[in-house]
Amino acid sequence: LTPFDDADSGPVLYRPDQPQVDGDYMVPLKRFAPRFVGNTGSAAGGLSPLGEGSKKPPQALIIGVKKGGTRALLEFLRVHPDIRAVGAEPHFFDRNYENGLQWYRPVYPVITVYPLIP
Ligand SMILES: Nc1ncnc2c1ncn2[C@@H]1O[C@H](COP(=O)(O)OS(=O)(=O)O)[C@@H](OP(=O)(O)O)[C@H]1O
Repeated sequence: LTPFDDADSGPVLYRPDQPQVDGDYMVPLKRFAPRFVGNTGSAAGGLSPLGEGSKKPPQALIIGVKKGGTRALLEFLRVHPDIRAVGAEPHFFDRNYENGLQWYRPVYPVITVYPLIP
């Protein structure tokens, strides 16, 4: 297990009829074009014809100093269709670490997997 494996709770289900509060942003699922983003390897996070998604611990973190351009890097990465990113910077490790994963989990971006139509 890596420090970001969230094995104790498993994936957090997300339903498109419930808007996601993602940092300072409300992010409706339809913002993203449906496409194949890879098998997440779990039943709850796998293919779903209902368009459900799941929240996963981050696979990458952006670390930077103030005014170092981290926001620009995040926005550039967000353009990629296979990347899901948080809206506002969560500042988990420097400001909210004491709040634990209970605080961090709802901040995870929603991962949605759609079948690839041949
Ligand atoms: N490519 C590139 N080249 C030069 N400068 C750049 C670049 N990308 C972002 N920026 C400037 O970085 C500043 C924002 O940094 P951060 O995203 O780290 O912001 S913050 O510290 O979290 O507020 C912010 O500077 P200011 O405009 O002076 O505030 C951005 O203009």
